[in-house]
Amino acid sequence: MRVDIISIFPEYFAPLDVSLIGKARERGILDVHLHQLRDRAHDVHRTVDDTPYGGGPGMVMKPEPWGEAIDAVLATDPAVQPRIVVPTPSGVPFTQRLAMEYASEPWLLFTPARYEGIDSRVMAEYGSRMRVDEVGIGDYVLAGGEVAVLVMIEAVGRLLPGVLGNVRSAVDDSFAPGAMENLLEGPVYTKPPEWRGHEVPEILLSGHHGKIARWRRDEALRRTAKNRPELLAALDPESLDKHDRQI
Ligand SMILES: N#Cc1c(N)n[nH]c1-c1ccc2c(Cl)cn(Cc3cccnc3)c2c1
Repeated sequence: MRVDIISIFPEYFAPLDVSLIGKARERGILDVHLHQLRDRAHDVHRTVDDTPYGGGPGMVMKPEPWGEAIDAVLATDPAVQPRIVVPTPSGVPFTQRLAMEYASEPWLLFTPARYEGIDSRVMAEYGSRMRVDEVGIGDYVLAGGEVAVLVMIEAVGRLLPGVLGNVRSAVDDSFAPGAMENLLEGPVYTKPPEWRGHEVPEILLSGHHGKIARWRRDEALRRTAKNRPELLAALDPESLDKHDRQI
């Protein structure tokens, strides 16, 4: 998968050099290209923003630098069109399903902006010829789109074949489709069996895989009911067995 990111803060994406995503890049699974938007602003101050038409607070990012920057990315492979992902507080929610959809795309172009956002004519310009998604992460206020792009690249990158050592861990994720879909993960434990007087639940040392699976599902149901009751309410009743309903 190829990923291009246009930003006035390319240094925000240094975390993409480390850990899981960094290794995926080293192994050629992920090909990330960073672009400095200000390189496409040709006045002496490399201006990328201006006051909003119609008045109001803040500044709006000018269309010309974005147009030139996006055109330059598209020109690197004219035969293919990337899916453009525009982080915005007013976007559709980024979900695990959207992450899975993006993981099947050959090329993503992220346009994390600042200020009050990008002049809307930019999305109109490219939206007429390719997929342009306006996407937000969570219901909280950020200062710009860069962190949203980091979140999305990590969520998408870990789904790419060969990135996660253990295929099971992606399938068993919270929110991943499948047996535990939309249940939060339960507690996890490792050695030592006793730590500061706290013991590992006996069942996990029993070697009885059926009972362990049952215990884990019970704990996932309990944690989901406690922390995200709306996820439990949204579950298909058919997916809950008699035992589940007693939890
Ligand atoms: N906040 C949030 C949020 C979220 N939860 N996901 N993505 C974003 C996001 C994405 C892109 C921008 C751009 Cl450009 C500027 N800001 C700051 C901002 C915040 C509130 C209202 N106006 C502008 C962004 C926020």
